Amino acid sequence: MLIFTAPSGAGKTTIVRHLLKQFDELSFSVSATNRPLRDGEVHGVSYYFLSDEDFQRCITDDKFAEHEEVYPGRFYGTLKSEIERIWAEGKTIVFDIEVKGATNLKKMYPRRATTIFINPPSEEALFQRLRDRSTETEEQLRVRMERAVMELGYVNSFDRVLVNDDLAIALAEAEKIVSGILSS
Ligand SMILES: Nc1ncnc2c1ncn2[C@@H]1O[C@H](COP(=O)(O)OP(=O)(O)OP(=O)(O)O)[C@@H](O)[C@H]1O
Ligand SMILES: Nc1nc2c(ncn2[C@@H]2O[C@H](COP(=O)(O)O)[C@@H](O)[C@H]2O)c(=O)[nH]1
Repeated sequence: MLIFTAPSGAGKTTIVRHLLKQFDELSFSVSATNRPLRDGEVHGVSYYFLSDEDFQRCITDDKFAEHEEVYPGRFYGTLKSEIERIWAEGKTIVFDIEVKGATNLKKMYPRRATTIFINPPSEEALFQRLRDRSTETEEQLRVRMERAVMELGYVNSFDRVLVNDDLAIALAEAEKIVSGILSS
């Protein structure tokens, strides 16, 4: 398992997408969420987009390996079925999840999981990337930035730290980390 974690806007999606193109051995764990789709997102590819009721039913039915209310009223979770599906294919699972979920998965799979924290060059750069992405309203941005400050405090809690300043350098470093893990 390769667990990529970081505050919103640090570059998890950008780096994970690149790695999935480079390595056939990897397969992405599609999370479930009750947040609305962004432009370009596809159900079953980016996320399983569930209604509030369906997400709560999955919790009640114990379908999640882990789940978090990442923002008020916005839930995200890793389905147990997703982990089983990818392992049945014999592939290495790649996660893009926030810090608490990453910590919980690492506790569940201490030997199988490697956690990689993606660190932005600065808080200011992170906020600028989030603003430039233009996917959130001003209020949603404020909530994400508040949580990002908390998540940045987790930088030393994971197996590896990958600095995402110059994107080309970060992608090359990510490839090196993954190659090392796949060949070990
Ligand atoms: N090294 C970089 N330099 C400049 N911009 C970057 C860099 N890496 C990523 N970005 C841009 O920053 C924005 C946030 O990146 P991305 O969506 O990959 O972050 P994320 O960690 O997946 O965020 P979220 O958790 O909200 O999904 C995107 O618009 C992306 O193109
Ligand atoms: N604990 C979990 N966190 C998850 C999961 N899937 C995604 N996420 C994280 O949520 C935030 C917000 O994502 P966004 O797509 O709305 O920008 C981000 O940090 C994701 O990494 C999950 O299954 N569990």
